[in-house]
Amino acid sequence: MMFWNRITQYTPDLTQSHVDSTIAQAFQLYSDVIPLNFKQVYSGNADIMILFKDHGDFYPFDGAGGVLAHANSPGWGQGGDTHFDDDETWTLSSRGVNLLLVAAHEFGHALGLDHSRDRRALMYPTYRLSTLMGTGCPMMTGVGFKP
Ligand SMILES: N[C@](CS(=O)(=O)c1ccc(Oc2ccccc2)cc1)(C(=O)NO)C(F)(F)F
Ligand SMILES: [Zn+2]
Repeated sequence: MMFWNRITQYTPDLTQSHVDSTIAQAFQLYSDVIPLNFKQVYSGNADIMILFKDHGDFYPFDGAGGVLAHANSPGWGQGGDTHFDDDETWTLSSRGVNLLLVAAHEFGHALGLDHSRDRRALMYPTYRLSTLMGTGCPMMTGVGFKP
């Protein structure tokens, strides 16, 4: 099954190429384990519309810190749409807020996953860098980096 995604607004914190590749990597975590494929499109509508914004619409963002991102559950229209709070400093490292980690979490919601109570889980509702280290979170094993 194919899901189309489109990034309509980028963050100034990273190059668009880095955002595109990180978003693709986050989707790959799911396509590696479930029979779904994800393809980025650059115009028109898509199943999962992605953007960075510094204010909310369905749920307002709150400045740096606090809420980092949110995503709609699957469904028609705005279903699956994912927003990242651009008041955060988005990075590919352990500084600021790691985009791969948060994107992987949000796409879990976009695909229908709820939060987990397991602190090691990608779907735990609190940002934890240790998840990126792959310690205890099988889904991130091999993806994370060692400081
Ligand atoms: N906005 C959230 C909390 S949040 O601080 O924005 C957030 C926290 C953690 C997130 O991903 C993540 C989870 C585990 C480890 C590292 C990163 C994503 C978003 C959230 O879980 N959004 O998906 C909530 F819980 F709905 F308030
Ligand atoms: Zn969440």
